[in-house]
Amino acid sequence: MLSTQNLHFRYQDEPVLKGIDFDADRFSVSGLVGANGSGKSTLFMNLCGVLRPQQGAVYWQGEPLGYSKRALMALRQQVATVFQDPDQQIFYTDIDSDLAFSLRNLGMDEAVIGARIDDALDRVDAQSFRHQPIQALSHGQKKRVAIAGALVMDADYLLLDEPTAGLDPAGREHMKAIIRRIAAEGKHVVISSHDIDLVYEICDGIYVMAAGEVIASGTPDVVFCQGEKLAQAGLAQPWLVKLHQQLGFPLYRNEDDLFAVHPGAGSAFTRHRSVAVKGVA
Ligand SMILES: Nc1ncnc2c1ncn2[C@@H]1O[C@H](COP(=O)(O)OP(=O)(O)OP(=O)(O)O)[C@@H](O)[C@H]1O
Repeated sequence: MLSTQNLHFRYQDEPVLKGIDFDADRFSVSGLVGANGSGKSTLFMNLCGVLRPQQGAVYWQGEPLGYSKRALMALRQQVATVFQDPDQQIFYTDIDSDLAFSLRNLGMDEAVIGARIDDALDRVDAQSFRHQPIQALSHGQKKRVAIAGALVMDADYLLLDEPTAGLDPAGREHMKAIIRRIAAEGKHVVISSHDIDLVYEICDGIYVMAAGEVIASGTPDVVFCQGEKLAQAGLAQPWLVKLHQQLGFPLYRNEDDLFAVHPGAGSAFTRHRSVAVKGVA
């Protein structure tokens, strides 16, 4: 169990997190959304014990988190964080050595390490480029390696900071499938993202942050229909919610559901969205 209660954090004098109540077990895939500077990454760093709150607490397995080296090592075997920039996370020039590093630190048997790496690379579909040097990988491939680095730990909680940032549309779809696969294995995933359509589609719970506070939380259908709260947080509504609220469509969770019911709309929307993705419209 991973949560926070009344968590306050400031870097210097200015408070950045102001009484956050967050529960990573409340949903299977939680989405953390908020404008730049609202405190999402700072919350992630508190959740994985990199930062320590000045007031309130992170709760791990029902107890306030300890900050001894030993307590943090135990936490990080179960709470794995994948930062936005994979280059911050990958230290070796070959994938196998990079993924083995944390497992060797734990004194794990080499045969077990090999099996864990194999399995993690399967889960992020990275076997095809496994033997390429890391500097030869694309950004999206590096992101998948960084996620594999978290999966080798077999952690129950995965914190993903901007998992789709910098990915092309195919890479974004691929990342969606990987996140769904991880959640289907029973792991809790927390995603911090500006990709509001992605969060709407793949998260079953949403936390909206504004200026260091959680101003709304709940299921995506409820949270994303609260236009005023989203505006307060500086966020736009997902396009499927706009269709629902502005054009009176039923509230669909993804475009496949929409097009299954309104097949004629399919080509028009796809055309519109592909133009929008290229930034022309
Ligand atoms: N190391 C730091 N020292 C001082 N202030 C910091 C530091 N890191 C972040 N901040 C400040 O804390 C606030 C919250 O930043 P944070 O990175 O947590 O927000 P965020 O919601 O993740 O933003 P973004 O969407 O841009 O990634 C911002 O005002 C930021 O300037």
